[in-house]
Amino acid sequence: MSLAETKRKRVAVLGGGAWGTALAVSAHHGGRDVRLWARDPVLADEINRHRTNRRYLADVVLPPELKAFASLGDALKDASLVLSVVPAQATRAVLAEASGDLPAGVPVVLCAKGIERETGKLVSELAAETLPNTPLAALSGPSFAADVARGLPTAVTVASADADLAQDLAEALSAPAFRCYSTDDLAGVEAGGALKNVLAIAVGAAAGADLGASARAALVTRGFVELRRLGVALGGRADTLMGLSGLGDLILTCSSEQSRNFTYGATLGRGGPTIGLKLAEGVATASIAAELAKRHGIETPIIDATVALLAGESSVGELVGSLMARPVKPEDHI
Ligand SMILES: NC(=O)C1=CN([C@@H]2O[C@H](COP(=O)(O)OP(=O)(O)OC[C@H]3O[C@@H](n4cnc5c(N)ncnc54)[C@H](OP(=O)(O)O)[C@@H]3O)[C@@H](O)[C@H]2O)C=CC1
Ligand SMILES: O=C(CO)COP(=O)(O)O
Repeated sequence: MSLAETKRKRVAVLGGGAWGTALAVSAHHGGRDVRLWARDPVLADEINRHRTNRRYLADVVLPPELKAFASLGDALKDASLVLSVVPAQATRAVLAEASGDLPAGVPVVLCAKGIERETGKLVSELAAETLPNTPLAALSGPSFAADVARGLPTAVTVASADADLAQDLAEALSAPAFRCYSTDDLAGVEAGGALKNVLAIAVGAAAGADLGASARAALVTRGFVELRRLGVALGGRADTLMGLSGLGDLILTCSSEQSRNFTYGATLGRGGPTIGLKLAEGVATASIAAELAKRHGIETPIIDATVALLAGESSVGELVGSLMARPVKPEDHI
């Protein structure tokens, strides 16, 4: 048994949604003893009795060893590693609630992809305020929950300002079909994951409005320039944003209807109602991303257009018209 295996045996996964459940399954396949927290006792009970999470991850049979708990204290008992997998906007409250039961010194890996709407903080920044003495990391990259839960090969990045901790956690969370890389660029990994969701809404809207494959490629490419510029302004490194949690996740999310952000955009692009659609983190992140870009003096026309679309201020046609009418200029990539 490797050091990482012995050190990080008991994993608590906070969040019984699609991604929490998928990561719990993967950690189980990686040899961990996993406890999953789902705040709804009905869901926790269903997972334990029927070995399925019909609400969030239908069609996946969960391993019998995977136990769900509706009590945070029970889920966190004896944990040597914690994954926080609730939506970005809920993370502060959940970590505050968990703080009393969190064993001292146990690292928390933040798995949400977003920026806190009220504060403009990355998830690790808000977590550092809530859990000032807890070692923090983030996990992000191109990874659909359904793929990971089915054991399809997937690669992600685990980031922590402490490079040794990032490597330790990457080893602990890797599983036969789940390859984790490590980096010390926490801000870069988080910014990449958060911003790709906003751009996926834009690309989805273009697809929904039948603007064609050429428009889609242009939006992904120019959208990536915005992601990289803003990601660097938020403290990330440009090379990190070229990696799995940046370009890699942008490619995935902008090319598949499996993505909830893409689907949200496509629905808007078709002029359909968005009420009742699944969680699309880019909806909450879009306006604060545009605001942060403004504060840093960075031009983000595609993110700004996405904000206008989400606010119902402009149609896809009008936004494309204004993007196309921007002044002709050299193709800057930096
Ligand atoms: N799904 C995916 O493929 C991937 C998702 N992610 C990221 O993971 C994060 C979670 O996404 P995902 O699991 O898919 O989302 P889901 O919508 O599938 O599940 C969200 C989960 O969070 C819980 N939750 C929501 N609000 C709160 C709250 N205020 N307090 C406590 N629990 C809450 C929900 O509980 P309840 O049912 O009780 O409301 C539910 O268990 C997002 O940031 C997403 O971007 C990252 C990579 C892949
Ligand atoms: O983050 C994801 C894939 O890496 C999941 O994307 P959606 O949240 O758009 O479904």
